[in-house]
Amino acid sequence: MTTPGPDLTHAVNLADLEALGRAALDRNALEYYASGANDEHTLRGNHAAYARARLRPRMLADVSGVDTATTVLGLALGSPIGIAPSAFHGLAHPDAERATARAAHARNSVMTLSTFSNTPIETVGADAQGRFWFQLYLLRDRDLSRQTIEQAEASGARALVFTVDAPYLGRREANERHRFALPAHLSAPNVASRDALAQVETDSGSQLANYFQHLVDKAFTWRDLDWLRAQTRLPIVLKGILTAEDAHLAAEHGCHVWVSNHGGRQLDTAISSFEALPEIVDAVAGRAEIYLDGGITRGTDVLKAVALGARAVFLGRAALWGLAAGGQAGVERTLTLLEDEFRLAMALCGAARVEDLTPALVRL
Ligand SMILES: Cc1cc2nc3c(=O)[nH]c(=O)nc-3n(C[C@H](O)[C@H](O)[C@H](O)COP(=O)(O)O)c2cc1C
Ligand SMILES: O=C(O)C(=O)c1ccccc1
Repeated sequence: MTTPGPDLTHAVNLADLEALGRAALDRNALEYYASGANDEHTLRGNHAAYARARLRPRMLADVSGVDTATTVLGLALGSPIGIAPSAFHGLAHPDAERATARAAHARNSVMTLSTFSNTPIETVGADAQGRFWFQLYLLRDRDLSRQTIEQAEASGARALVFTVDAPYLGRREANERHRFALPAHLSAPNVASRDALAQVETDSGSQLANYFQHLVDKAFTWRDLDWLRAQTRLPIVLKGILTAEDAHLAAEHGCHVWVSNHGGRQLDTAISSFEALPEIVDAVAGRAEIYLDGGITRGTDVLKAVALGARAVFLGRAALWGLAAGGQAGVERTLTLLEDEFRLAMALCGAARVEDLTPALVRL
């Protein structure tokens, strides 16, 4: 582990790291990271759901040794905490995705690399040393998507995470108001040249929303999953599932399920991911692994999600705040603090192993 700077060691929780991260960002980047769609009901709902759910801890369970280890798709993790895909880590830190990847590797975690990274896949793959999944936005240019999938495989990705909740970007109104734009020194090497980006209309609203709309495929359906299946031997995870109906379809199509509302950035007033989890666990009925993201900032959040059937949880903004606060060391600090909180929460719930976390621990 890299040695955290003085500010980072003074951060005793993820809220402290968030404050440090926010302070390091300009308005353009901060509004991009922090925003949710429209009135941000879902953004707040993701957090509120954890505060409402209460624990039913068990006593006298011998917690002299607590083991937080688990696996995702056969990959051993130090704890059930991974990093969700987010675009443009170069907005947070000059080391961009390389810092995040090195932190995931150093902490025995797993990073999900966004299609819209500022760093080429092969560079991130080398830094992550196998501790990465690749997140796919399917482009209208299917050939380019096919090449990207091949590159991800060749770079050591262990899964393909296909994001299904964003045929269009939700309206993050601060980004519209202040015309969010990717700074000139950053590019998105997996999707298009800077030239293509420059051609996208920027006179009105968020450059990002226009750019995204121009690139991604909006016509994809369940039937087209066979096409995706034929492109890769990697496990496929569908990210953005919020209902039992879609979870059932995902499992029928041989996919794993990532419960998410995109951090409240897509459909405002969509159900919180944590509230959606129980019906999804029922519908999947053990046929696939289930992951969850959205609003995770405390060890007890991790514990509740895992107790109710998530194999692992993933950090979106929390990882970005750490990255902005201190690059690789900042992301490591985020992961370490949360893992330590999770371990203590397990002990105080009378759970010595992750398998001991069961739904009986949670009163919804
Ligand atoms: C700044 C930002 C960029 C994101 N970019 C992507 C992306 O490129 N692909 C994707 O599937 N999800 C993306 N997401 C959604 C995250 O993967 C994740 O679902 C969400 O952030 C989880 O909520 P949290 O931020 O409360 O942890 C992004 C989220 C944020 C905050
Ligand atoms: O901002 C996002 O939530 C997101 O998913 C995204 C990714 C790439 C480009 C634009 C938006």
